[in-house]
Amino acid sequence: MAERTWSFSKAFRNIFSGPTLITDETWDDLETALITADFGPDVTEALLDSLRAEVSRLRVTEVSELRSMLRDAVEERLAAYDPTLHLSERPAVILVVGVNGVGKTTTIGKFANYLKAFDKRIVVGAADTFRAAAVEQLGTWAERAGVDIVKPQQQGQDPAAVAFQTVERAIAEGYDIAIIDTAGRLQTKGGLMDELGKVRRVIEKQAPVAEVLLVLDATTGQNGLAQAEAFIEHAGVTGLVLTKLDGSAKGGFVLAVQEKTGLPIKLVGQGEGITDLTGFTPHVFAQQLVG
Ligand SMILES: Nc1nc2c(ncn2[C@@H]2O[C@H](COP(=O)(O)OP(=O)(O)OP(=O)(O)O)[C@@H](O)[C@H]2O)c(=O)[nH]1
Repeated sequence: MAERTWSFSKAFRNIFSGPTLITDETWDDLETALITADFGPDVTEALLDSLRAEVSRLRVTEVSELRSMLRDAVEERLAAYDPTLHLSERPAVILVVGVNGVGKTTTIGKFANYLKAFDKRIVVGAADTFRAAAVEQLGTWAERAGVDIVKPQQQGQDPAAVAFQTVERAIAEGYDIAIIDTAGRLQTKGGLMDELGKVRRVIEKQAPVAEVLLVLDATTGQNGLAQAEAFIEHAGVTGLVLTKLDGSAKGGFVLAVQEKTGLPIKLVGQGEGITDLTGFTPHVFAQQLVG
């Protein structure tokens, strides 16, 4: 994968390419950069407090040293959550949930393609029957990724029935992984959560749910997180997927989101192409964020 740097790291580049000695201004600029990058007030304060303490304890004077201390601190905090995907069951059933437009369908296409590289046989289920276009879009992605798909038999079919049929087929035909797309929007939040609950219950009649991945659009940062609150409370989420990190000025959200939700980031999307999805590696991310 080509190396990517988020526009946010420019804020840091300015600080780190300025004067070489740490001054009051360095700390002010660092605070502004962290807030601008959407680390959020709590993480920003915690990072600044620990860096100040360490700088004074170790009598650090150079900005370049502060930079590597920041990189290490970010990496350490990112690494506090386990990004491992648990896909050892056969079939491993993955539910993909999230507000509409965040990139669920695109993520499923990329994820199916990514898993195929590990010689997995994959079937996807179009349980977002609320929008006809969503089924078609998933069909296009399944074709691109070269995986099979279970579609509703008619428009508006019960999403739980599609989920059931997907898992039934996965078991009958010996697939390794079933990935199920779900709706992002219903008239009411309660209705959506009831629907997801039902999808889950019918799946569990046949196989356990291995992962419930909540997709979040990184460009919406903390706002997007507020919109996804109901999923976190009611959908039994096991991991996060952050999409649209390419060109996002909100790279700090990567850290804030884990600490706010207590959930690990398991995948990140960095573009609209089929190969633009990767696992989450704290070391690489800290490097990309801080530079
Ligand atoms: N730049 C960029 N765009 C992305 C990424 N992931 C998804 N998108 C784009 O985001 C838009 C929405 O993606 P979808 O996959 O349709 O989102 P969804 O959550 O399935 O939406 P609904 O089906 O309406 O619920 C599309 O235009 C995608 O190309 C990403 O990582 N980077």
